[in-house]
Amino acid sequence: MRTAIATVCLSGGLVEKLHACAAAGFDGVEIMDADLVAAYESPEEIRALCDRLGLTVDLFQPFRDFEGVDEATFADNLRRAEAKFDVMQRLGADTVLVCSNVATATIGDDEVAARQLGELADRAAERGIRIAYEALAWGRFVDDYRHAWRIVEMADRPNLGTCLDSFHILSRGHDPSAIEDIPGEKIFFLQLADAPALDMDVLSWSRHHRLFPGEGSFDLTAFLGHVLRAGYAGPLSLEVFNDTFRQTDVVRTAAHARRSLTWLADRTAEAAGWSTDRLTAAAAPLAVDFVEFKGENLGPLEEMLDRIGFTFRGRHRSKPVRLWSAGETRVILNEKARHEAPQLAAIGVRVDDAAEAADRAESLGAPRVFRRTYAGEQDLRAVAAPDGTEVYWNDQPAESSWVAEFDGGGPEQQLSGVVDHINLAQPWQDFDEAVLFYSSVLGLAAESSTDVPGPSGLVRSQVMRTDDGVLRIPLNLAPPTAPVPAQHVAVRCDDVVAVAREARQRGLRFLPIPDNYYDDLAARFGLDPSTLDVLRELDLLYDRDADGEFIHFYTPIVGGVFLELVERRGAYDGYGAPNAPVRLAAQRENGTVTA
Ligand SMILES: O=C(O)c1ccc(O)c(O)c1
Ligand SMILES: [Mg+2]
Repeated sequence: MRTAIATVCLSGGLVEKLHACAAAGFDGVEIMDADLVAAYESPEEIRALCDRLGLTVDLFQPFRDFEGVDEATFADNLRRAEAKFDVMQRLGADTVLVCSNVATATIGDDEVAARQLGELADRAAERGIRIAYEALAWGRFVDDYRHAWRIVEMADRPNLGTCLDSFHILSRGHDPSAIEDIPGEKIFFLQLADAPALDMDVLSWSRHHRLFPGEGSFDLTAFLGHVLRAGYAGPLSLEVFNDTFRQTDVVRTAAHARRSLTWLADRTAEAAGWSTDRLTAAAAPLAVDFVEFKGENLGPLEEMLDRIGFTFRGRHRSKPVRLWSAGETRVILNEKARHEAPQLAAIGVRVDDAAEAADRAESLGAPRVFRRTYAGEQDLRAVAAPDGTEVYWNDQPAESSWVAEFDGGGPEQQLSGVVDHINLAQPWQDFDEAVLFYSSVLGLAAESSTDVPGPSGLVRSQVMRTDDGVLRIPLNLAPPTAPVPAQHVAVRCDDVVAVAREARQRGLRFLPIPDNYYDDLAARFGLDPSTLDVLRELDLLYDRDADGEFIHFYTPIVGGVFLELVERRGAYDGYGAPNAPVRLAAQRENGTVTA
C-alpha cells in the first residue's frame, strides 16, 4: 500500500508540512497550488526537498473551473493550464487534479466538456502530464463521479482519467458500487476522507468538517473495497479539510493521519478476505482491570474511597502506590507525581493476549509507555492515548498477578462493584484523534454523539464502547475556551440507595443536587412521593427509558477527578444524559475539593 496526504490537511508552511509527512511515514503528497504559491521556496527547491525526504509529488491540486465554458474563457483556461504545467514540470509532478467547474461553466453539455478536457489532455500529453478529473459534490453541471467518468470516457485520451474522492461520493449518498465499472487504470487518483453525519450544505461540510478515516460515519471500508476491486493500484491519499487539524501540531496531526490509513487498510483487507495490510486482530477487552489516579496529594481521594466503602488493599512493595478495591473495581493511587493535582492517569484492560494487543497498538503508531518494574513484578505493556492517558493490557487475573505486589491491606470487601464507565474529558484538539485511537487500538465502537448544555458552553459527548458494555469510555469535548473538565470513573453496584446511605453515614460529601431538579423529576416521570423523597434526601439522580432505570450520584471534584456510583435497573443502557447539565452546573457552583 502506498500512502499520500494532501498538504491542505496540515498546519504550517509547505516545508514544515513536507517534513511532517515524511516523519509520519507517508510515501507521497498532494501539493495544493495555494501552498506552493505562498512558499518562498522555488518549485525546484520543493522538488529537491521531497527527494531528500523520500516523498513523491503524487498530485498537483487543484486546477479549477476549466470545462463547460464559452470559447473566450476556454482560450484563457488553456493559457492558465500551460502556466501551471510549467510549474508542475519544475516540481516534478506528473498528475494534475482538475475538479469539475463550480463557477464559470455556462454550458451543461457533456460533449463540450469532453472536447475541452480532451484538448487540455492533448496539451498535457506533450509534457508527459496526466489529467485526473474529479466531480465536486457542488459542481455546476458535474457533481457525480459517474457523470465525470462518462465525460472522461467520451473524451477518450490515454492521459485523461478520473479522480475519486470519497467525500463527494458518500456525502451525496451516491452508490459507490458503480466504481467497479471503471477500469482501474482509468482511476488516476483516490482521495479519502471521512465525515460526521451533518445536515448542512455540502460545500461547508466539505471545507470544514472532513475527518480522517475511522472518525466519522462514512463506510470507507466498503468504499475502498470497490476502488480496489476496480483494479486501482495508486496511492491511498488523504484529503481532509478540517478546521481543527489545520491548526494543530503538524507532526502530531500527520502521524494521526497516517494511523487512519493503517486502520482503514486493515479493515478493508479483513472485509475482503485479503491477507495483505493486516494488523493483529483487536483483542476484545474482557473487563476493566484497574484505573489509576495520579497526583501529589491523593489523601482526599483516598478518604472518599474509604467513605464510599472501598477496601484498602495495601501499599506497593517498591513504589509510592496504594491499592483500593471494591469487588472487581481496583483503584490505584499513585503519588509519584510532584506538584500535580489529582488526575486520571491510566486504565488497565483485561484481554486474552496482552502481547498481541500491545503489538497491534504499536503497529498503529501508538506511543509506547515504559514503567519502572523490578524483578519479580508483573510487567504490563502500555501505550499512551492522545490525551496522555495510559492504556495497559493484562492477560492474567488481576488478583493473582499484579495485585499480589501490594501488602498491608485488608482482604475483606465491604462494597462490591465493577467499573461501569470511564469518562475522559478531551482537550478540544484531541477529540477526533481519540475516537480513532479507541476504535483502532481497543476495537471500541462509537455511539452517536450528543451535545450537553453546560454552564461554560456545549459539551460534546461520544461514547466509545464494547458491544457487551464491559468497557465504556464516554469522551467529552469541552468548548475550546472552557477549562478541560474533570474526568471521572463510575462504579456500578447492585443497590446504589444503600451505598449512598452508608456513605453518607460515614461522612462522604456528595455533589449537592438542587431541589428544582426533583420538582422536574416529579413532573417528568410521575414518581411516587416516597421514592422522590429518598432521591432528594441522598442527592441521587434518576433517569428512565423504555428499557429500564438508572440511579446515580457523584462526589465533589478533587483536583481534576471525581467518582460516580451508579445502578442500572432492567436493560437501561445509557448514562443519565438528561442529568448531565444539572451535574455540570452543580460542579461549577460547588467548586473543587482541594487537598
Ligand atoms: O473544496 C474544494 O475546492 C476542493 C478542491 C479539491 C478537491 O479535491 C476537493 O475534494 C475539494
Ligand atoms: Mg477531492
